[in-house]
Amino acid sequence: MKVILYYFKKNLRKIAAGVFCMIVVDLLQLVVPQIVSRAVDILADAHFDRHVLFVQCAVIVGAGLLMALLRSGWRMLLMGSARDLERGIRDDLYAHMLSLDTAYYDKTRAGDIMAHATSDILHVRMAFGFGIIALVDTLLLGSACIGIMVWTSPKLAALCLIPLPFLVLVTKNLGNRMHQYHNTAQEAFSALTEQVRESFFGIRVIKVFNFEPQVRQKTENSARGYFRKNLKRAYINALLRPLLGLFFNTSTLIIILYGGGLVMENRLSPGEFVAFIQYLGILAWPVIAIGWMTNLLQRGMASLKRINVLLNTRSEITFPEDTVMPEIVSGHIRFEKVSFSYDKKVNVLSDISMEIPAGVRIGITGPPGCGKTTLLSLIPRLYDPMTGRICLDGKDLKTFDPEFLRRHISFMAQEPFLFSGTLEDNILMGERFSGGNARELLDQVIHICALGDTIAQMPKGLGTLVGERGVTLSGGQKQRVTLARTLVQPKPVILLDDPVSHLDTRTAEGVIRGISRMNRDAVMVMVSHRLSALADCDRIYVMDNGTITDQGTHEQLKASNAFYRTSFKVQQSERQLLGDGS
Ligand SMILES: Nc1ncnc2c1ncn2[C@@H]1O[C@H](COP(=O)(O)OP(=O)(O)OP(=O)(O)O)[C@@H](O)[C@H]1O
Repeated sequence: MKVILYYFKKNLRKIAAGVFCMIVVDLLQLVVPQIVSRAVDILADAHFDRHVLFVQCAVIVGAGLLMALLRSGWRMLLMGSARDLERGIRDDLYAHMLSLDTAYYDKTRAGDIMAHATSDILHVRMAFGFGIIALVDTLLLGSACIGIMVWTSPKLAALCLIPLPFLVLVTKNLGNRMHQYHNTAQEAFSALTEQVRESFFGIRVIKVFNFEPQVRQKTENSARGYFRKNLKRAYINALLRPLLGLFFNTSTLIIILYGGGLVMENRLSPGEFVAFIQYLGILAWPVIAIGWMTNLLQRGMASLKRINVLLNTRSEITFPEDTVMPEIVSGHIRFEKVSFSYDKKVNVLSDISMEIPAGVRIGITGPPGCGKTTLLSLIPRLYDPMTGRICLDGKDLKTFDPEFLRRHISFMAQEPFLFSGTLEDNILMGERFSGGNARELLDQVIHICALGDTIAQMPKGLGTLVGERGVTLSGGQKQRVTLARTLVQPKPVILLDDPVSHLDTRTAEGVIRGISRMNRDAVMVMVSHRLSALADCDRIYVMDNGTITDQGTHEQLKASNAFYRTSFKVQQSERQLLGDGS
């Protein structure tokens, strides 16, 4: 509720002006039947004055024009405030979601967040915007109409209002059902969109495995589900409108039957009779609005609750108020008896202790799934250890401001991920060149990552668009672009997770040679299955099943570690078989 109050206060002037315009429009709406009533009574008089009639008509036209003007005024003011609330909640929510840690995204589906973020924000906006409108109209227009009708003829008013409570009930119940069907139709539409998106995304797999009939069937089922849900919504809609018409026409019939009698008995003037029908017409909207408004408010409150749950979700990664931000970071990293588990049950890392002095190059290897990536992810605090601690320059990582920490760490993930944009956007990630040798550094990184030829072949060089997730690049090209992104900003800690896995041996060796020559002061931790890539590292750790089982230089491990020696021999034989030379 706090968020609503904030935007209510922020837009108070606009809302007040909008409500004022609405009140004037409502009052004008109430005046028009009185003018019509007078005009009808003038007409009913055999000696009516044409001039007076023209004046009445001119007043009605004037009131109509003023109403049109003020109506667009309040729409702009109130809808504008509701849109501002929507924008604000969306911004807050997105900023909050970005602040959540990776553990949250491990257990939450992006599709669910998207669905909540879109439909829930819409419901809150509707409740806020239309809620105000429906409230003003129900209170002012509804009670004024009923008051005038009762004042004109209490008995006629009582009789013709009998069907109206049913109108409220029908609007509320069918409106509720229509909303439920709308939601299920939306879910079915999301499922259909996701199904189509996935099939286009995986089109190559679908084609080579001849999966077309299966995916067509699956998409057809999703489309049929969407069709059925929409049909239910259409049925309710088809029922709602005629029912509203039925109740409204029943009231009109009562006015004609009973009110007509009153006119004949001269207890009601023809003008009052016509005005009565007009007031009933005006009353229809506030009556429908009662049912509609309660639905809107219920839905809006439920959505607001869900948004609040998201906004109150806290990261497991926390940091103290007075975070550490030293002027110089040398990059000295120490793991002290670190254990970690994703599910808080089974340890993925156990009792890891490791000393990485500043400027040292470390290699990590081990069988698939032994915990290498997990170990690397703990350094920029994508996750925190369950027990033990990791220190940077002697201080626990948890005492650093996370943004400051990550500003001093370059991290290359195992899966190359490119954003849709240009090559340059993907390498620089919005960072602008600063300093005289920045361009030189970019050229050097392009050279090290063997991207020179790739860029030269691109129609617009570095300015070439790479398509969604870099679809226009090969796997190896994508990996080299992400490597360039990691190396282009000189940082004291460089973490590389299998940086040359998609490259052929010769290119990989060139890239590794280039990496080891650049930025010699930085700490570099490189995970790799390819042992020749680790040959130049000052120390190599061998992992198995979440623990460090051995350590040494390339030569030492070749001599003393069975896993290392066997893996190296296999890789050497493969290399010779592929004719890469030794
Ligand atoms: N986000 C996650 N949630 C739960 N379990 C995970 C997650 N990421 C990895 N794991 C599990 O943790 C273990 C270690 O995974 P990790 O990716 O660290 O291994 P790795 O040594 O880098 O493997 P590879 O050499 O294949 O890249 C594996 O058993 C894996 O299934």
